[in-house]
Amino acid sequence: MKIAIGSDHAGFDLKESLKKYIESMGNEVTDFGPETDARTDYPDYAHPVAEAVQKGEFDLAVLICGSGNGINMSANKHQGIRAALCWEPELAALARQHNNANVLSLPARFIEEQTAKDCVKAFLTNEFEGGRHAARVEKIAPGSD
Ligand SMILES: O=C(CO)[C@H](O)[C@H](O)[C@H](O)COP(=O)(O)O
Repeated sequence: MKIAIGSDHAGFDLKESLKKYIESMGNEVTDFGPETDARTDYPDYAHPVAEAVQKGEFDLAVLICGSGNGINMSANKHQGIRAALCWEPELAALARQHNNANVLSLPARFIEEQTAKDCVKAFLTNEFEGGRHAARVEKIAPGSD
C-alpha cells in the first residue's frame, strides 16, 4: 500500500520509527515531514497529508503529535477524511472495521513505541466491514466520498 506519514515536533521521533516499521511491512511510505524535531505547528503537516489522501494519492495515512488531538482535528477538517485518534491496537482495528478510517492519529507523548507499532499494524491490516456500518459512515458526512 501507499502510506503517507506526518507529525509535528512532538511526534518526530515516533514518526521516524514508524516510517521504518511501515516500510518493513512491505508498504511504500511518503514522509510529509517535519525533517527535524524543531518546534513546529501540527496543522502545517496534517493538512498536506489529508489533502493527499483526499485526492486518492495514498491508501492510508498516519499522523502524530503530542496528544494526537491537534493533528487529528486538523485532518478531520477535510472532506472525505476520517481520522481516528487511537492509543491501543483494538481501537485502531475498530477504526478501520467500523468507521472506515483513512487516517490513524497517534499521541506520541502518551503511547509506548511498541504500542504505537501495534496500532499501526492493526490499522494497516484490517479492512472496512461495510454492512451495517456503511450507512453510519455515510451519515458522518453525506456524499463526501
Ligand atoms: O499535542 C499537540 C497538539 O495536540 C502538539 O504536539 C503540541 O505538542 C502541543 O500543542 C504542545 O505544544 P509544545 O510546543 O510541544 O509545548
